[in-house]
Amino acid sequence: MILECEHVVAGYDGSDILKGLSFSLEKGTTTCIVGPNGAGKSTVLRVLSGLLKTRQGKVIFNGQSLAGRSTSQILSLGIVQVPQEHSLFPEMTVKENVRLGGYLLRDNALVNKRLQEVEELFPLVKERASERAVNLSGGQRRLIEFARALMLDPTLILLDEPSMGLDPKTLKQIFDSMKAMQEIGKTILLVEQNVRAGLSVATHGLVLESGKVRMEGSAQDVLHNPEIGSLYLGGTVK
Ligand SMILES: Nc1ncnc2c1ncn2[C@@H]1O[C@H](COP(=O)(O)OP(=O)(O)OP(=O)(O)O)[C@@H](O)[C@H]1O
Repeated sequence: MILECEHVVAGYDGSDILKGLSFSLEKGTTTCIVGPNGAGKSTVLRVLSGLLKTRQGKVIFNGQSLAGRSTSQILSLGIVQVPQEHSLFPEMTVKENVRLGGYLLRDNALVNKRLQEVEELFPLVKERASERAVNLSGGQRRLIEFARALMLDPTLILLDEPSMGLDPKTLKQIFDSMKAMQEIGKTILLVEQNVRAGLSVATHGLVLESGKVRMEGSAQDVLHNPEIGSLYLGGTVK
C-alpha cells in the first residue's frame, strides 16, 4: 500500500467533516472518490496534501506519517495536488508555468530532464511552449496543470474535479491524459463529479457519505452496484 488513512477525523471550525475515515491506496492504481455534495471528497484531498490537519487518526504515505508536515514537505515526499480551480500564472508562458512545477528541485539539469520527459507525455507543452497561459482554452490549461504536477515526478497525484466546466471533446483529452499518467505508473486519487467517466478511467472506486466510506471496491463493482447506481448514476449523470 502506498497510502493508508486510518480513522481520520478532520473538518473546519467546530465541525468534523471526515468522521473516522479509513481507506488505502495500492501503488499504481487510480481511485475515484464519489459521493453526494458535501460528503467530504475535497476535504480528503486537502488532508492528504497537508492543507488541512487531521484532528484524529493517521495518514501513512510510503511508510511515513504525514502528521505535522507542511504542504511543501508533503510535496517533497511525493504527493502533488492539482486543485479544482485553474492555477496557472496567466501572464507567464506555458514553459515557465511547467518549469515552476520543479521549483523544489534546485537542480537545473534535473529540471530540464524532467521538462523533456513531461513534453514527451504532453506534447502540448512543447507545441505551445512560448504561449502565455491566458491564451489557452480551459482544457489546455488543465493539461498544462497536469504536466506541471509531473515535474516533481510524484508518486501520488491528487486531482480535484479536473473535468469541471469542460466540453465533452476536451473531457476525453483530460481522461486520456489520466490514462497516460496511469501508464507511467503514477498512483492517482481523483474526485470527479462526472461519476461515470471518473469510475470508467479508474481502477478502484470509493463511495463517501457523510465523511465515512459507504462502499469501496473495484471501479467496475462500484459502477455496477445497483444501490450506488440509483443514488449517484441514475438518470442525471451521463
Ligand atoms: N474552508 C471551509 N470552511 C468551512 N467549511 C468548509 C470549508 N470547505 C468545505 N467546507 C464544508 O465541508 C463540507 C464538505 O466539503 P467538501 O468540499 O469536502 O465536500 P465534497 O464532498 O467535495 O462536495 P462537493 O461535491 O460539493 O465539492 C461541506 O459542508 C462544506 O460546506
